[in-house]
Amino acid sequence: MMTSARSVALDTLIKVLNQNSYSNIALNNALEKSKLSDKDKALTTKIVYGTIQYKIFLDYQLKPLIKTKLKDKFIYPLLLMSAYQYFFLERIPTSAIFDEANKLAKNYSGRNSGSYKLVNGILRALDRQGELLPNKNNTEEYLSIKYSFPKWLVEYFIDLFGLKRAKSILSASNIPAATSIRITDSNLSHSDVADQLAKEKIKTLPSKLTDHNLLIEHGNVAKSDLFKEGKITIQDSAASLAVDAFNFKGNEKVLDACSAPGGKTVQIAEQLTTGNVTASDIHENKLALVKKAAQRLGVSDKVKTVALDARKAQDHFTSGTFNKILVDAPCSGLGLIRRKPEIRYDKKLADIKNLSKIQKDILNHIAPLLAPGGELVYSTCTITKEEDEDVVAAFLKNHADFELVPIKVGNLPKQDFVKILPDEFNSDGFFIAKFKKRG
Ligand SMILES: C[S@@+](CC[C@H](N)C(=O)[O-])C[C@H]1O[C@@H](n2cnc3c(N)ncnc32)[C@H](O)[C@@H]1O
Repeated sequence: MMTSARSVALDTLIKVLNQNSYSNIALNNALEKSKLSDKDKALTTKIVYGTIQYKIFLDYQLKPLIKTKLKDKFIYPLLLMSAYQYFFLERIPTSAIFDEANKLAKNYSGRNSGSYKLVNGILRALDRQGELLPNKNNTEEYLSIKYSFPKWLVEYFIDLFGLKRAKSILSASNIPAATSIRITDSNLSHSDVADQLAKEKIKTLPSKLTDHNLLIEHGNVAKSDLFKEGKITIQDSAASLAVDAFNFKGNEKVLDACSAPGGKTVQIAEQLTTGNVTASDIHENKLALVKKAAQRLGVSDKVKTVALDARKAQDHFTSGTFNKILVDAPCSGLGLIRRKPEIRYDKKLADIKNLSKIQKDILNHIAPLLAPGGELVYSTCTITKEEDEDVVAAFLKNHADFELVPIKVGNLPKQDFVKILPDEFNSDGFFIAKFKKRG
């Protein structure tokens, strides 16, 4: 069978939707194996992520049209991705979308199978039906379908942020994230980097949040000279603020207690002269990524790695060992939906409550390892109260020897803690709080 952008997209979606593979891993594997042009790879990526992102919306459109059991396993993923293109990729003519779907159906089922006719019939009916949405008065249901978020999450956002802000967050979470880079070489200015990348036909925009990040508008930055030389790295602008919250002297002993894949470990190491950073993570296999990041950016001599459950850190280190500790905690990741669309389907309210408990446990066990006068930064890439503000409140309640220290980072005003929602700065949603241990 001829490989095309859409056949690779369909193969990937079959793996993700029918076999529960992770979309980024399944897609990367499929793209690597394919011989598609960069343009076709971009189309495949758009179709795969777009179909997953809008699955609740697309299910709603297809439901009234499917009246028989779909026997062939490829049919539903094919209908979903065709419906995605029909509703969201306005530049592709409907006839082209349907022709391509018919070709794929023939290839996957054989010309004589009823599956081909079924796909053709359902797509024609979809064209006649047009877009369906629930009644607007049924607010949660309407927003759930329109933005393709589970209803409980819509309700949760409305409870937490109010209706207007919830809508804005839902909408922003569906806008694909531009790649963000951070300048790691302090001798390079924003415009130096923008100019050098422009020479390699990579277009950038300044980040509104920090002076050391740029957003990539166009081009593959991972292939640029600056990236290969380790002078820039890929890191979200909001995420980069967690390390900025520390006041480094350069000689500190630092613990990065949840470190993989190492984005913040290397950022810490860049700030150190005679100091060093111990990068730990519960998953030993992920520490290879931390080592690789440190090597690429030339800071390996300042980074030690150790596999460790942060809740057992006291078995490994004596009290007061570290001057600074970062807990970039495991979390529900609801600030990352722009980049990982399926997070919205994977998480349940029970997960949020469970993660909140893990986060509190990690902080409780880590706290004694900080030396008096030392700084502890707690961060998450989520926006739930249970994992952000509630964790901070619980920590302060249980640790009279710690105080919350206001943070002044990036282009933000000084504040008690930083909570960035995904609709503000073209960045991930992110939370940062800083504590000082009384000395
Ligand atoms: C948000 S990620 C960290 C991202 C990383 N700081 C960076 O900037 O690249 C959270 C990490 O915590 C790790 N983790 C989960 N539970 C942990 C635990 N109990 N102790 C230590 N690490 C844990 C996960 O394996 C994951 O790599």
